[in-house]
Amino acid sequence: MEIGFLGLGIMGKAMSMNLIKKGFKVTVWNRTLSRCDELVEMGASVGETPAAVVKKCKITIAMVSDPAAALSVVFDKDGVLEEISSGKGYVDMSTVDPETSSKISEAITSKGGSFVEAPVSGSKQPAEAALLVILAAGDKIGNGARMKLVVNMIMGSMMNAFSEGIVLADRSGLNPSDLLDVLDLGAIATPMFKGKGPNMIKSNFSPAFPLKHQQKDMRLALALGDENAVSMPIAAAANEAFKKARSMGLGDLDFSAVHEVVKQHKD
Ligand SMILES: NC(=O)C1=CN([C@@H]2O[C@H](COP(=O)(O)OP(=O)(O)OC[C@H]3O[C@@H](n4cnc5c(N)ncnc54)[C@H](OP(=O)(O)O)[C@@H]3O)[C@@H](O)[C@H]2O)C=CC1
Ligand SMILES: O=CCCC(=O)O
Repeated sequence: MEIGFLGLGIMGKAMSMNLIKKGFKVTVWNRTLSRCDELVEMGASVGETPAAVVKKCKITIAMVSDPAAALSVVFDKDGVLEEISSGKGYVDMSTVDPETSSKISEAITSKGGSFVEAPVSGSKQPAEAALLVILAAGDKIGNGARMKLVVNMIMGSMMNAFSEGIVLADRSGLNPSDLLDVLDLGAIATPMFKGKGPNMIKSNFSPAFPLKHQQKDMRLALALGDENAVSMPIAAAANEAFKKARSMGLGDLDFSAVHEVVKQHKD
């Protein structure tokens, strides 16, 4: 079966490579077309536009940066909507808000196509290893997006607390590496602390999950909180730190680069 893939960033590249490795015929498109080259070397075909990909493929998957991008690939000229029809499926795996998912779902289904929202938990390495957790809510469009935003809101808040802990350990005379060891033995051990901690201590923020996307997720989660009258002061403070990091030019680094903001705060 021919599968289409739109968006070859950190995640889309790894995910589409896995489809090729599993034997699917894959047609790719990326806004910056040169990013298709590596996939072509592996055997993928290139579609000139999202519409051209959908025309050729029974199922098309999208993995793009944010709600604006997710809407653009569907609704803009040469977009998905121009070629979607009965018998074709569209799967959006980007992290967006429930309203964006609903808008896309309505447009796709009104043309006879099928739509699944399927955001993912897991980052660059799980994507490369085909170990992503897929949050697909079937007909309950919006629930996949909601779940994803709640999870990432918790993750962003945890990252800030973790960073504060590393700075506190350091400035109070402890070895931050010892903190990582102790955390890993106890009730709050998590793959995120274990995976990101050593690099944070070395100020290595090579991107797995770009900070600008984490801030987008905090923003969308806070909007979900607004709609539901849920007070989220911890998430709001974490969002401010991610915004500050973006203003410092750290948006393309890993989201753990918020550590630079936390380190900056001194008496
Ligand atoms: N990285 C991670 O750990 C995870 C990311 N996610 C989510 O997955 C999605 C992709 O993330 P990731 O791969 O890391 O991001 P990247 O920044 O690496 O890639 C973003 C992709 O979106 C494309 N894009 C951006 N704007 C537009 C637009 N207006 N029209 C069309 N395409 C556009 C980019 O194209 P171009 O190359 O032209 O810029 C690129 O292909 C995001 O929603 C993110 O929140 C979810 C789980 C984990
Ligand atoms: O959206 C990004 C999630 C990153 C992760 O789950 O590790």
